[in-house]
Amino acid sequence: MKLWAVYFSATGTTKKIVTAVARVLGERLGAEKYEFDFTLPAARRGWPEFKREDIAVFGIPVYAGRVPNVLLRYLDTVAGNGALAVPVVLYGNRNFDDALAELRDILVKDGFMPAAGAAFIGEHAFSRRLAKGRPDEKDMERAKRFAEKIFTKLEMGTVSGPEIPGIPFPYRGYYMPRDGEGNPIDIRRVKPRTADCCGGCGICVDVCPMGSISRENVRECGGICIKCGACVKACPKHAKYFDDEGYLCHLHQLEEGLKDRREPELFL
Ligand SMILES: Cc1cc2nc3c(=O)[nH]c(=O)nc-3n(C[C@H](O)[C@H](O)[C@H](O)COP(=O)(O)O)c2cc1C
Repeated sequence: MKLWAVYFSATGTTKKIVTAVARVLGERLGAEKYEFDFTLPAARRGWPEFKREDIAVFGIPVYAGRVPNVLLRYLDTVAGNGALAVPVVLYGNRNFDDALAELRDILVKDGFMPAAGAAFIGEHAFSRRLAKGRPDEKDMERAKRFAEKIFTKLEMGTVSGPEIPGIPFPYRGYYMPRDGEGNPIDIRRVKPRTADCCGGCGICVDVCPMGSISRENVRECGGICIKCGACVKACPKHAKYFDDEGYLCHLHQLEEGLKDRREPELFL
C-alpha cells in the first residue's frame, strides 16, 4: 500500500496540511509514503499511477469558493483506479463554499473512493495579515487528529463516503467580490508589478505555477496570472506586488471584514 500526499500549493499552506495528514496516516497504517506536488507546470505533464490498495490525501487551495478553474482540465486526467482519497481544501478564512464538494466530485469521477474530507485555513494568498501564519500549531494538531480519525474509520472496515457540505453540481458560481457600490470587482486580468529593488534572482520565475514570468526579464509576466501569491510571498526583496485598484479594494475588505478566526472542519 502507498500513502500519497498529492497537492497543488502556490504559497505552501496546502502542502503543509496535506503532508502532515499523510505522514501521520502513513505511520499509523505502516504504509510507504509518497509525495506528488503538481504546483509547477512541469509536474502537470502526467500523474503517478494510483492502485486500488493506495490512499491519496489530495489537496488544493480554494479560489473564489471553488476548485481553481485553471486546474480543472488537468484534474480530469488522473486515474484513481479505485484508490481511497481524502480530499482536503485550504482557504483564507473567508469560506470554502463548494470547493470541497467539487473536489470530492472530481475525485469520484476520476475513479477514487472518498474516505473523509476536510477544510483547513491557510494565510490568505493576497495578504500577510489575514489568517497570518496559518496553518499554525493548533491547526497542525487538528491535522494530526484528522489522520487518527481516518485511521480509526479505516480500521472499522467499511468505508462510506463522507457527508461534505456545499451546493451540489453545478455548484454556486465563482465568488465575485464587489465594491462599495455593489459593482463586481474583476481581477482576472491583473498582473503583478515589480519594484526597483528587484535583484533579478529569478525565484519568482521558479515558483510561478503558470510559468508566466519571463526568465530573461523577470518584470515581464507574459502569460496568465492567477493571483496565487507565489511570486509576491517568495521574493526575498519583496519586489513583487499588486497595485490594481480593484485588487486593493478587495484586499482591504478581506483584511477588515474577516478578523474572526475560523476553525478547520473535518468530515468523516
Ligand atoms: C485567486 C484566489 C482566490 C481565493 N479565493 C478564496 C476564497 O474564495 N475563500 C477563501 O477563504 N480564500 C480564498 N483564497 C485564499 C486561499 O484559498 C488561501 O490563501 C490558501 O491557503 C492558499 O493555499 P496555498 O498556500 O496552498 O497556495 C483565494 C486565493 C486566491 C489566490
